[in-house]
Amino acid sequence: MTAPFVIAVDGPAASGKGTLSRRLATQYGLRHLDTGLSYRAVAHALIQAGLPLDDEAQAVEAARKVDFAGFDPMVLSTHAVGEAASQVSVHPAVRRVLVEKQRAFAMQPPGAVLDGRDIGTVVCPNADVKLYVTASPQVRAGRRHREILRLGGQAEYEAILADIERRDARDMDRADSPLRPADGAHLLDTSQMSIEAAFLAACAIVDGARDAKN
Ligand SMILES: Nc1ncnc2c1ncn2[C@@H]1O[C@H](COP(=O)(O)OP(=O)(O)OP(=O)(O)O)[C@@H](O)[C@H]1O
Ligand SMILES: Nc1ccn([C@@H]2O[C@H](COP(=O)(O)O)[C@@H](O)[C@H]2O)c(=O)n1
Repeated sequence: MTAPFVIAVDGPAASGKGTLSRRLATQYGLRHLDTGLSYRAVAHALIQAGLPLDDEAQAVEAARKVDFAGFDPMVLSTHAVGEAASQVSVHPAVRRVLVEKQRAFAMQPPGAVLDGRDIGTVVCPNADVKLYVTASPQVRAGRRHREILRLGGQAEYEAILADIERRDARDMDRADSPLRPADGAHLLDTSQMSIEAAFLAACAIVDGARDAKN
């Protein structure tokens, strides 16, 4: 049996890793997992139950119940849930439970594209391809701002920028599994790149890795 082909995509908030990962999964016939939704699901469960986000024991219980097939992106994709997820994700015991589930997902044939903050460093350190997708905070805030307006919402660019900078700091400075490029990761700074250009650059990297594996 052929070993699963795994693509690990990491990067800060609103860097475009989800957009890129979905396209890569379609292009290469792989499954896709947005691991941020796992942390969002735990945060959402605590909020719904009226529990504090620093209740590690309850967060672990919620993490055990996480079912990737049952995510509702509309409920989980709000700004408030994202902020809460970054607070919940600092708990090492929560991470252990979710990482185990994410790893099992990645290892099912024919493989998968996983995006998040610790995919290349912790979840799948032996991934066939590791990408670190980034862009300046100002560019990311501009993209997120336009996205919210496009979907009919309201938001201030300055507030989004402040949120992105706060989230970057929390994700990069936490003790357990901080966000950083994994060893061997290819850096994709998309500040000056269109979605299509980023996709083509990533495909060139993946094609090289597939040729080397076959
Ligand atoms: N290279 C690009 N050029 C312009 N816009 C982009 C680019 N990549 C992504 N976008 C847009 O930026 C926004 C954020 O992208 P996306 O949701 O993929 O980021 P993300 O890193 O997955 O975010 P999060 O961490 O919040 O899950 C989306 O509106 C997307 O369409
Ligand atoms: N592998 C991951 C994925 C996400 N997180 C945390 O969840 C927050 C929300 O993630 P989004 O990608 O949906 O924005 C994020 O800020 C991280 O704190 C994580 O720790 N590890």
